[in-house]
Amino acid sequence: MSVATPLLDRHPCSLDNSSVLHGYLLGQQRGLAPGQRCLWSFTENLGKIDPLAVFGALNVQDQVHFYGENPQRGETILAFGICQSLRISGKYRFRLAQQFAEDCFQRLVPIGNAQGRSQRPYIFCGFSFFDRSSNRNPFANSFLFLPQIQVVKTSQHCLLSWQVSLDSNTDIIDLVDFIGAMLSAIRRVQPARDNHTAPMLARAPRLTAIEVAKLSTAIASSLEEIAQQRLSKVVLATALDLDYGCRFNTAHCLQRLRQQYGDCHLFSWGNGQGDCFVGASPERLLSLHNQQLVTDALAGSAPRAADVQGDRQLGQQLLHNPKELREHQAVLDYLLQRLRALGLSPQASSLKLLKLANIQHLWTQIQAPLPPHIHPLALVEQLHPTPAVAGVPVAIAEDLIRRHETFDRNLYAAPLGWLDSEGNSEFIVGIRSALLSRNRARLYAGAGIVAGSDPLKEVAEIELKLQTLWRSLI
Ligand SMILES: C=C(O[C@H]1C=CC=C(C(=O)O)[C@@H]1O)C(=O)O
Repeated sequence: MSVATPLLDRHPCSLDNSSVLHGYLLGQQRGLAPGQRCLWSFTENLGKIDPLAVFGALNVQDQVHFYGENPQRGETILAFGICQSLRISGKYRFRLAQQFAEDCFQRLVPIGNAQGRSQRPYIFCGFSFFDRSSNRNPFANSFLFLPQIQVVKTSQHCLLSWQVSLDSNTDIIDLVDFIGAMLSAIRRVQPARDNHTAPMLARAPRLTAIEVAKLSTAIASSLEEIAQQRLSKVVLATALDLDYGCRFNTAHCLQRLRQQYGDCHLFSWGNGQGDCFVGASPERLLSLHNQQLVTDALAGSAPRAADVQGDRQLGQQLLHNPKELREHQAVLDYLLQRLRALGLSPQASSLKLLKLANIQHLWTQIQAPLPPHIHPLALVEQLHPTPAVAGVPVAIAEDLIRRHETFDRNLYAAPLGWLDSEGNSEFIVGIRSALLSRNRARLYAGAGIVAGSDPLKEVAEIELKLQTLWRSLI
């Protein structure tokens, strides 16, 4: 898939030079027909700035934002402010989202900086787990935005892109002043300090006896349905609400997640009203670069041990445990089948262990070349929700989830990510996550239930997964 990008306007127009920028935008505005709106994307080099330090210094947590760290690609992304956005729900949400993205990319004119660099702007997407859910949720069912400001840091550089939407009514003086002030604030940002280490809650949170009883009942009833062969797998989750006694600082949370789970995909998704959905997800729904697709089958879990030998033993037991292997195989089979249904030829790597700070998983990586006519969002639609977070068959598992879970998943286990105009895309699955609202945190975790699952062990696994976030929150 490649969307036709308008001819690159090679005019290097520095955002730092207000009078040149003002003259340039004014000239462009004069050329607009009445009612016409144009989109430009300007690129600037930021040198060695850490996007997380920008997040903290500019208090991005209260704005609509996406923050993501990708350990495989060594890439950190911060995007905030809205240039264009779309809010949708229902079963056609992925197709409507695709139209929105194509329309934005078609209209967007990229303008490089003085060094001839231009950073492609991304469209950021947050799709809730279910295609319809209550309006009371803090996050829209499906929300896409082309950010006003995007900062992308790789090992080579840190580039900022500023998206400007212009019509004949835009006040260019105000706009240029705002850009100048923001840019100098960003350039002044100092590196973040890494000393936010003290958790306020001394003891790990536990589920209450009532919550454990509810979860055990749901697991037992799922096992009955599995025994009756209505389904072969379901992933049941719980939400744990905690009051931390003071307002969260999302940048500090991300800082600690970075220290503890640097090998995971860190993320924060903000709704602009003070709610942030944050996490350290080990699971990639898709990574798509230069028409090469990578996706992860990740399911089957065991704790880590403090000593090397004990840990290796737990890993070996996990690799040979028939119940854990069944859980994993359900995800692998589903992903391969869904990709083949799109006409792809996926290749699965050998089964491996993915060892994270507090837990280890069974992991198989799947790769496939992707023909250009398949849009990244068509892939998201095809793959979500995988049996790592829903079950097999999907519709029956979803029905069971709705009947047994007492909270709305909203963004938990949902696809979050971005796409660009060249068909590149990254989506993670929003697990090992928490919803932060003022001083309250809702932590989420789930576990796959298959024939042979032991309700007590599944509850213990969920409690272990809940630990991922609570330590990093304050
Ligand atoms: C649903 C979650 O994890 C999934 C991903 C990896 C391993 C899983 C498992 O072993 O059950 C789950 O399928 C969660 O962390 O909330």
